[in-house]
Amino acid sequence: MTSAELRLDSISKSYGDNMAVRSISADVPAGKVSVIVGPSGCGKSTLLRIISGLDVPTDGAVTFNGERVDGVPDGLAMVFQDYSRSLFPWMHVDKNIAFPLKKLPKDERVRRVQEAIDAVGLSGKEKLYPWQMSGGMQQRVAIARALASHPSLLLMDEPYASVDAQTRADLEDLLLKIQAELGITVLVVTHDIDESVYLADHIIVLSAPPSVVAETIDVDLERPRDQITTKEDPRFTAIRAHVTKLLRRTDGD
Ligand SMILES: Nc1ncnc2c1ncn2[C@@H]1O[C@H](COP(=O)(O)OP(=O)(O)OP(=O)(O)O)[C@@H](O)[C@H]1O
Repeated sequence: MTSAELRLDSISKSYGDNMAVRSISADVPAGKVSVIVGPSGCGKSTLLRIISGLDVPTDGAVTFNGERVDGVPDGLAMVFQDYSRSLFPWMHVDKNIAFPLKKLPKDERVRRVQEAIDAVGLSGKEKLYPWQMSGGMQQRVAIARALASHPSLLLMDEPYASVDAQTRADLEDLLLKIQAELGITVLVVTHDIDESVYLADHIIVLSAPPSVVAETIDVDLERPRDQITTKEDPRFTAIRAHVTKLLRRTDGD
């Protein structure tokens, strides 16, 4: 898998009189984990829809590997918060993962499905239905499906908001492990400040709407990260406090 660079250039988006985001410029560097964090309603999902070519900006442009995005670009995969709506309940795990790969020859399809299942730690679960699995396992299936398409950019919209705290920590570590192994570019949207600092190489903090980039923060914590030692690191707590203050300020508190 290759990685891709993404660039947002002065993106604005209005819905009628409601300006959701205003002149957002940001770089999402290749082979890194970038995280967008911001208060509720600040336009995080709107931005992801624009990046993925599912919506168009009112102003500005998105470029993906130097090419302007004007439809769903090749090489992009997306994982949503609500795994129960993104998986097909009547298909086994392996069929769910294979679904977007229909155009590939069967051998290649089987190989990619197995590789993705192994990457997310679901070997042996191929013939389960999603509804026979826990929420965390279902989200692993959704991640495997995204990986099986060999994306150069993985977009994740609040991917762990629907699972319990321990599963969330496990899935955060799974994402970091996969990203380190494959070197893909990852862009995660979250409203969870701890998660943003833990995952990110850099954080794009958005303000309240009409949202602008309040600050971009480089996170220079070593990898591999660890749920205990990384979160005890004074640099982690300092960045977390800084992001918290920025979000309070942008909330008007
Ligand atoms: N399709 C749409 N039509 C009209 N307004 C919309 C549409 N999508 C989003 N909006 C508006 O744009 C603003 C940003 O919404 P968006 O869902 O992108 O924010 P968000 O940061 O992802 O929110 P949350 O964290 O609560 O999920 C909100 O005011 C929302 O009402």
